[in-house]
Amino acid sequence: MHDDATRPARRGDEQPGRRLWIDAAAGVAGDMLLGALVDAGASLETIQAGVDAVIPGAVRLTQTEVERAGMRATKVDVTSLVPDPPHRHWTEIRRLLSQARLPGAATRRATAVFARIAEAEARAHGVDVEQVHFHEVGAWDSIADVVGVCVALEALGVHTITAGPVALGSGTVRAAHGEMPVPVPAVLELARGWQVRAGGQGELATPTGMALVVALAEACEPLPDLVPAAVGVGAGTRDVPERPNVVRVVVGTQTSPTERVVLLEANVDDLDPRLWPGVLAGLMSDGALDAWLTPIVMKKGRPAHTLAVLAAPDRADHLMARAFALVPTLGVRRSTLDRAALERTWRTVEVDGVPVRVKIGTRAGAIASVTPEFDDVARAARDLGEPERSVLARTIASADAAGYRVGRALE
Ligand SMILES: O=C([S-])c1cc(C(=O)S)c[n+]([C@@H]2O[C@H](COP(=O)(O)O)[C@@H](O)[C@H]2O)c1
Ligand code: NI
Repeated sequence: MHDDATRPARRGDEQPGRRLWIDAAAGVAGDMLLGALVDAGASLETIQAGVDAVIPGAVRLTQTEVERAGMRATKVDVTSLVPDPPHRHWTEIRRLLSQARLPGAATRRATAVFARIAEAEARAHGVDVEQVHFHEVGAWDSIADVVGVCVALEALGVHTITAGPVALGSGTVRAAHGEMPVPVPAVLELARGWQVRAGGQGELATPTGMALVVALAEACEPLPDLVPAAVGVGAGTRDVPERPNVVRVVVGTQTSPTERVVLLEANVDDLDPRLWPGVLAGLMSDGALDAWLTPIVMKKGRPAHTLAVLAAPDRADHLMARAFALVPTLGVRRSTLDRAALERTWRTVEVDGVPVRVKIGTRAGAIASVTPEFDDVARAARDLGEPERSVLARTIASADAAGYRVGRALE
């Protein structure tokens, strides 16, 4: 059960940093995203130092300004300085990353990207993930792209990442595996659960580019509300006249400190009503941030309920599966929302010597709400032999006397 009193700090509880939104509507590759982040202001020198920490002396990064279908963009090129083996094991890349000292979240993020590629490769080729070896995806330039992007995110102070739908392309491509259909198998595996755009000429999304998007971005969404601070345009290798072959990024600050949450909803008219309390309790114990019912009237005048479940993005898939298991529904709607949440802390006050916890919500250090924990109030009422109503009022008075009052600073 998720107990707010003991809940660990989540990402949304921290001070908001800068947000990054990735526009991959024309496709995405590792070097394109790296170019876009350099164009947005990340220093190539800092990125080179990060890459050197993982693969010392293996590559040199250079940046040039280019045009793609009339649009200015930054192209980052990775030149290998030493020979590359024909393939490299995922376990070796994991070791290289774990031994390097990269800033902030860069090691965690880069490892997550390669872990996603490894899972996709394992599924595409039907091998165990620990046995996966990469061909082009494990080459120096892909390692440089992934590490470079993750170091650039640190340099830009990026905290939260989201991205739009990804264009995949069509046709065929020749790689170490031979001639493959586009989207290539690894890209399609990586694209599971992400919104994609079919069509377009050639290979518009590569495995490295797709993995960077799905592993680093919390959600697929249109450009979110933010105050843009920097915009970056990163060029792909080809220049085709009808479509700028670029990835764009927008770096900005959020207008209010919010966290990303997923809302799952289903209309249900045929569940035995005695089962609903168990359904809500089951979803909460499986990690829902909240779960509730709204009475509705459905088609044909049928009384029914909308089941709503609020979930952290990384729990949403699991909770959707639980919702399908717990209620007889043919579909669950899913949407992504921004939630502004007060910072929460707990204090204990006493009512006639009986402890009662009080949940205190603060905004910018000032108390914005003071709420007695009702389970504690009910227990204290039983212990004291008093009505809950009076214990509730006395708890609020005790909290007030202790200085827990709306508008005051929390000490
Ligand atoms: O390197 C590997 S294992 C690899 C797997 C696949 C599959 O879809 S399976 C595809 N490719 C092709 O290699 C090039 C380079 O990809 P980057 O992500 O490194 O830019 C690209 O054409 C892929 O389709 C490689
Ligand atoms: Ni492959």
